[in-house]
Amino acid sequence: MDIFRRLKQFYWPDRTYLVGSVLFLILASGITVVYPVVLQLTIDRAIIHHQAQLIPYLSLGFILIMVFKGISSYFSQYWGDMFGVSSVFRLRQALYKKLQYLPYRYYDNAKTGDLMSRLTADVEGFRFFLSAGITQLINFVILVGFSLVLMFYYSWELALVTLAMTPFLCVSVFRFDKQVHPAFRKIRLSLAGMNTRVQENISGMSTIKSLAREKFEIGRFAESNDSYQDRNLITADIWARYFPLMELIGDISVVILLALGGLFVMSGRIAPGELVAFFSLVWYIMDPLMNLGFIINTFSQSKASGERLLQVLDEKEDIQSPSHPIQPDRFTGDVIFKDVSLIYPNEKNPSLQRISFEAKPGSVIGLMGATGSGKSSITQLIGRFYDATSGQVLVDGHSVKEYDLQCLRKNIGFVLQENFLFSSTIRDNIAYGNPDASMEEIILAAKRAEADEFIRELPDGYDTVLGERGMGLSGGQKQRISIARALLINPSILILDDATSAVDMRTEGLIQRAFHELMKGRTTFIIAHRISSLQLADEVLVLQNGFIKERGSHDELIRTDGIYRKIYDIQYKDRAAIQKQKAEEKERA
Ligand SMILES: Nc1ncnc2c1ncn2[C@@H]1O[C@H](COP(=O)(O)OP(=O)(O)OP(=O)(O)O)[C@@H](O)[C@H]1O
Repeated sequence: MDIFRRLKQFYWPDRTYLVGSVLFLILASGITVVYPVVLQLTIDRAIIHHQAQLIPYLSLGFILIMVFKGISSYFSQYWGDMFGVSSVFRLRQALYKKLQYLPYRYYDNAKTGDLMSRLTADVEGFRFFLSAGITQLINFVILVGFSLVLMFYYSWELALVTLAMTPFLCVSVFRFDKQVHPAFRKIRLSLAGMNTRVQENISGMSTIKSLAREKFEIGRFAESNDSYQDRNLITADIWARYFPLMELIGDISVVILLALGGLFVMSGRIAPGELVAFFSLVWYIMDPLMNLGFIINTFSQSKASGERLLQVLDEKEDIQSPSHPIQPDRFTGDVIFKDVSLIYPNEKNPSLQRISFEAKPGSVIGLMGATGSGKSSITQLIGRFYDATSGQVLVDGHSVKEYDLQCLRKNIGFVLQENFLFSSTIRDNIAYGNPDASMEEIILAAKRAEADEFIRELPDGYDTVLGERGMGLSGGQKQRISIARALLINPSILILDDATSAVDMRTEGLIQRAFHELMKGRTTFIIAHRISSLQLADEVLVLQNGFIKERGSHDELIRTDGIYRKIYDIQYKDRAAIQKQKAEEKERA
């Protein structure tokens, strides 16, 4: 019950619907129990005593009662659904909001398919219990309660015999629940695993195709599919075993009652109509008891789903704005790292160690180093995607932890190697960080980012709808759209992942021009592998295993005999060799 108590904030505001639904349910169940009474009166008063004139009245009364029952059932069902639907609307919104504010740390390990299945299948599992399960449970109590009262009224001996049979049924029902709950939990896990597989498959389709791993992927999916099938079959087996058993217990009690009830009628202790009514009432107890398995089933499913939803909702949002944040309109862009070290959550080794530097407003800092040396980690700390383990990261003289998080991040522009483009129009993608931008501003940003020309050549220009992950555009084109996007938010601090190695010379030139346009008047951090991108940097930090190994301007670093100089030699030797080769080819031609 703890799960339901903890999720109360989502369904409690809609309790009026539940109350309405339950009131009409009481009415509908009450009317259901009147049916055997009408039957008894028809047999004992009208049929046995040959009072045919009573039959039309009894029939009319019966029809009226049933119409009334129909109306009550309608409201009970509709309001029950309203209760479930509006509760999970709130729940879904809360989950989605939570996903937006969960820290990067969470997404390092989260699986998209699993999250998707929590937001859809698990929310639906929870809704089903709210919409139908609760009312069915109440229906059970009411129907069994009303029926027992009437049974005792007709014959307390037969009522006691009926009651004596129920423990057998209850034991089976509870044993059923014990087995079915873990089975449902496994089904949910299996479904989430299968969703993850499908999602990863679609996202990684280009890698799969380029490595010709389709068959392997089909095999892997078959494993997930198999496991999902097996778990469903195990659950079906539990159902199939328990339900006939429960029905058998019901049938045995009916046979015993028939024998005993028959004797009672023959001895005149009860009227024949009362026995007939009694038999209808027995099923009003047996049916709900058997149905209890189904109710417990929906309850178990929703409990398993609720657990998985709470796992997301309970996740700590450890990177948040402080209670009294600083919210400047604009930063000047002074960035200082003071003795900063970083150990990522769940990691043992530090990724950054004792990093100190200052980036003056408008300056350019180059970050260089082997893969995994800590370049991106530095930029992650400026935007507070992670918090430093020790030391301080200051922007305009204040720790990044003192700023309103949104304000801080809005003042930092990121142009990364892999920029995500949404499956909407190019115009919307450029204006994503500044949705109020006018069309003129969007076009101007695109022009400055060297993107306007190719956008106009697309079939619908700025209204061209991009596929998922920006499909249909080249890497260089995607990057220029991201540059236009960054230009439009007009950030004070810029982080550029200089990934121009994969593009041709003309595109590289265009991107470099766009970068220079973007960098004007902003403090810029360039992550670069090529010396050519760092020549203009005021200071280059050369990282190795999380430490700053070398630092200085391009000219200073070239003069020292270190890593930078070695990379310079390699890159420029290659370039010199290529230039020499080209010159020779030209001469020969
Ligand atoms: N989210 C994370 N969780 C745990 N460890 C991480 C995370 N991000 C990076 N690391 C680790 O921190 C170290 C530095 O990584 P970082 O991404 O900063 O390097 P990098 O120099 O930018 O590399 P690259 O050039 O390949 O992008 C690496 O050992 C990496 O495995």
